[in-house]
Amino acid sequence: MTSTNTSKTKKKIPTARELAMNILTKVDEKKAYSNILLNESLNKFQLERQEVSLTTEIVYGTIQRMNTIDYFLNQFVSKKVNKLQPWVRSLLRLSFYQLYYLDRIPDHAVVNEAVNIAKRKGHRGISGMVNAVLRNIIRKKEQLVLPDSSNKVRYISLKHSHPEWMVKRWIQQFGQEVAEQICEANNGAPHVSVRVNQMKMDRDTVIHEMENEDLQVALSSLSQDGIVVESGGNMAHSHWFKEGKISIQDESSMLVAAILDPKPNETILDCCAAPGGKTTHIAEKMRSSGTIWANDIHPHKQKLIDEQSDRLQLKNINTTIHDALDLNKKFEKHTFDRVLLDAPCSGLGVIRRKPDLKWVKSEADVKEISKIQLDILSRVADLLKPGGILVYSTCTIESSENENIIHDFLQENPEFTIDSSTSQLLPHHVYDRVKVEDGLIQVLPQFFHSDGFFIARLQKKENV
Ligand SMILES: C[S@@+](CC[C@H](N)C(=O)[O-])C[C@H]1O[C@@H](n2cnc3c(N)ncnc32)[C@H](O)[C@@H]1O
Repeated sequence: MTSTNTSKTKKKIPTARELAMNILTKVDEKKAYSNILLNESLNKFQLERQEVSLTTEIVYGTIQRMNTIDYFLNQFVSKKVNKLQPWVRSLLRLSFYQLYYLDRIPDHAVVNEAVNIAKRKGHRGISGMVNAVLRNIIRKKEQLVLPDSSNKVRYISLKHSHPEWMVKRWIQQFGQEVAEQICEANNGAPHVSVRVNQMKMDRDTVIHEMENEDLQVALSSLSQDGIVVESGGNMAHSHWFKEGKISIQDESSMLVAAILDPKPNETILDCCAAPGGKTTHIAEKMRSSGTIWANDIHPHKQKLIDEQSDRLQLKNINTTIHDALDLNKKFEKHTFDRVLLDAPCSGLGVIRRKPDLKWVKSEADVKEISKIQLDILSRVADLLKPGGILVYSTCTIESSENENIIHDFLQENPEFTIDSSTSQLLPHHVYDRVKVEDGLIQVLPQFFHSDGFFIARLQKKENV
């Protein structure tokens, strides 16, 4: 009885490549997010550590290089890649990724595993086709070339695997050289960085403790609260995290609380706050004094903010659930010293962490979200006291969601100006490396290997 059960359970556990194929197929068919599917699948199947890292590498790598992989695959399959059955397409893509981009996996292992999966899932014809295509790729992979650079958009798009519409927009905004640097940086491995809760422990002491436990760490150049963890495992499982001494946060994101620059005992409104990364940073900077109203539109996200606040033992955060467009009704008779609008956005600054965004987002999404951003900004601006500070931030590098929003807003709201002290709030040694134009801050992903971010600090005139 026991052995039957065990063998039944064993049968159900997929191999790393099979799991990767299932995840990639769902991402492809349902436009689902790979990080969520990957976490769910890894929790469900409890694979060995090596298999976990292989699955993760194959899923992210294949998504990251998707259109380059398809460009090459189309030279080997008789049907176009997008005409294949979704699972066959995923299997060929992930096999190509291993053959072309990974050195450490022997070619024969890639082919054998793919053919076995195809046999289990399909009929003889499909496994034969997979076998023939992959063997042909192995024979010819050294001769594969990208199209020449006469068409810059297509060239960058295929060299660094980004959709053409994105490359085109970034060339228009930043010029060709910088656009290519952005695309290249988006394919780099994301940094792990943590923020020290300086209410509990100073940064040097945390660094010292981490080094004593054999972690490789470095001071963040972007934030006085930040540490870059170069190696040392999952920080969410560390004792520093459990004891509320650190939070996991990208370095660029840490800049937002620094630019808001909250003072003790102030009243702050964080309009789009979940999961609470910036709210809790602001609360730490205020040494848990004053009051922060942390709002989000989604009821299920309220507990995420509460959990972080409890873990960090912060006492000054109140959570609310409203559409930010309706916050004027909730706070009818109330104004704030500072308002943060960390706006919902296309997220195109965090492609390194979420490569699916390249294939899921469209130009229409960018256009649509920018309307919402301007509406929310115009509405919540009324909740600021005269003389107060309003910070608008996004994790995108799209000008239509960033500087264009600010320029449109300032035209409609002449009682606001860009605060001239913005650049003084940046750490001095990064001033040259962060793009500050007309007082607006833009961090591109290649500057510090952190997320692409935009931050504007506006001030409401005193006598309005
Ligand atoms: C960029 S995320 C905020 C990240 C957060 N500030 C942090 O640092 O952890 C944007 C948030 O806005 C919320 N949101 C989207 N539309 C909203 C709206 N109309 N009103 C309020 N919140 C909204 C989303 O649920 C999401 O949690």
